[in-house]
Amino acid sequence: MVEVMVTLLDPSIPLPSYAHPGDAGADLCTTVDVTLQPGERAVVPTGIAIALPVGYVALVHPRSGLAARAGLSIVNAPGTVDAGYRGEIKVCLVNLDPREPIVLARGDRIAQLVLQRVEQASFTVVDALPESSRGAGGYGSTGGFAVTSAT
Ligand SMILES: O=c1ccn([C@H]2C[C@H](O)[C@@H](COP(=O)(O)OP(=O)(O)OP(=O)(O)O)O2)c(=O)[nH]1
Ligand SMILES: [Mg+2]
Repeated sequence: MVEVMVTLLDPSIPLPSYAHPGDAGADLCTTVDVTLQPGERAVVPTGIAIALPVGYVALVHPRSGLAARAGLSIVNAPGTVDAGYRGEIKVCLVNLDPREPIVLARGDRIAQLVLQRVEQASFTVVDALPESSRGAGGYGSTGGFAVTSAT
């Protein structure tokens, strides 16, 4: 377990919480009522700010139940909360349903926070990269579908 310091910017909103022991995602709640029309997005506050230990990131993921049932997703999924970020965690929600609005009430669980260890890279310029089996193949190179480049 990693200890993460939290400030409650809205004391009546619960701490991020894991539904079951061993879960990867701790649920985040909205502090506001919000209705998203089809295709509409909104940046929604969660009422918490955190201080992650250096070497960790918190990723803001959609919840699968709301995604499947209502079409609720996150525009920048997964959102990246940097270790040095001390502001309120906000979620950029979007309604992907083509017909129905999504009505969310203050206190509803709208997203989940997944903590991961991360490394920073030191980027080194070289003349040529080491060879590999994949080489430059990507974007469907192993079959399934082909992607034509826009450039
Ligand atoms: O879902 C998210 C994503 C980001 N953030 C906060 C924490 C993160 O550390 C900061 C910056 O996020 P990011 O680097 O993804 O956004 P940016 O557009 O590059 O902003 P910046 O120029 O501030 O880095 O915004 C959130 O609260 N929720
Ligand atoms: Mg950034």
